[in-house]
Amino acid sequence: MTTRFSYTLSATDGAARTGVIDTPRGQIRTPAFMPVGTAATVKAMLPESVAATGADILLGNTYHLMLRPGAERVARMGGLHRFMNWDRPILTDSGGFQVMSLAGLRKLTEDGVTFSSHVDGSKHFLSPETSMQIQKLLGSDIVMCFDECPALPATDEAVAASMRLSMRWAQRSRDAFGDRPGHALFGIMQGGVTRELREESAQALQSIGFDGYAVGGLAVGEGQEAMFGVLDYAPGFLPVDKPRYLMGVGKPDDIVGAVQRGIDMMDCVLPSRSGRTGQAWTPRGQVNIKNARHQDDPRPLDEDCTCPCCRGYSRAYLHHVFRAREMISGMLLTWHNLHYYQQLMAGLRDAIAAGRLDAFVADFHARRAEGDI
Ligand SMILES: CNc1nc2cc3nc(NC)[nH]c3cc2c(=O)[nH]1
Ligand SMILES: [Zn+2]
Repeated sequence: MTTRFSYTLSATDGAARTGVIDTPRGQIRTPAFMPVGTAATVKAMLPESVAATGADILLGNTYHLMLRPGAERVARMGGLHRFMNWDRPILTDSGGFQVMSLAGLRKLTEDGVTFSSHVDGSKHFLSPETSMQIQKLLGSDIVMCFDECPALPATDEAVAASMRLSMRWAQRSRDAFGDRPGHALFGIMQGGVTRELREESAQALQSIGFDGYAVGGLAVGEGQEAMFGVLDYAPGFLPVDKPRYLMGVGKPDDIVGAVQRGIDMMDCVLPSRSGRTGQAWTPRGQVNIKNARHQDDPRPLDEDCTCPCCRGYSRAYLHHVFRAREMISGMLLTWHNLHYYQQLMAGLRDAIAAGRLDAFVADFHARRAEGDI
């Protein structure tokens, strides 16, 4: 067991990397996918089920937890790990992104963001300092800088100004974080889709110094082509010996493309959220279980899948319980989707370690039919 946070790069294949992040709460095998546990729960999953899918780390949302049940209450209950019965690593975001997308009535100044809760309308203030304090109360292992993710479309000037604000906030986050052995602080690169701004942001972050670096400001509607265009160069601006985290990504093919371009960590609500809306992800493409053509199909979602959903239930059953709005529907599809995502990550890690990523990616794309399967 280690008391420190450290990243060990074990193999590369082109720009792709595989390695291990060691933390006091256990190892994170990279490339890693982090299920999203927004309000101290990965929706429709028990923590032990999330662990059974192969997840080494999950994500918690500062915005949601500060509003309900409150970071102080979580701290009084022993911290987020104890509170939600997850003893492996947790990464918490810093709240800013969700303020912009969820809260009402916001005021953004150099100092921070004032907003009203979407839960009860109460007033709150987030800044680098308060975000660091909240994430410390939650007790997460990996803390994210407080940043601003500009909404698209945005002018180059607006993106530049926003990025430079985020860099000043990164310095304040670093100063407020202090010295917390065994805990990591990740910086977040901004700069939109402009190479020079991305490079400026990467240099600013490195001059401050972080335990890992996120690529922010993507997966905000720019589309896969534009996102990959940034990922063709942005990870290369970051240190080789630190983890790179792409925030909010994504669909399976987004993940494969991001890993090919040097990304080590990702998070996305897609596998869990789409599981609740009847959408299953498989190596051959997507199954929309509400489609009537599944109602007499005795086959599992995926014949080759070893998850409890595919081992125990037919598409006919899954169609029925989805239509009947039974809770087991979201449970089974979420479990399957998270299992599939972790299988994909394991396949990527093994392929990179064996120097056969190109063959893996070719097979990944060759097996996927278009549309509902
Ligand atoms: C916590 N800071 C922070 N979170 C983010 C979360 C995201 N989630 C997406 N797509 C779902 N894009 C994101 C960008 C950022 C970003 O630029 N900054
Ligand atoms: Zn399955």
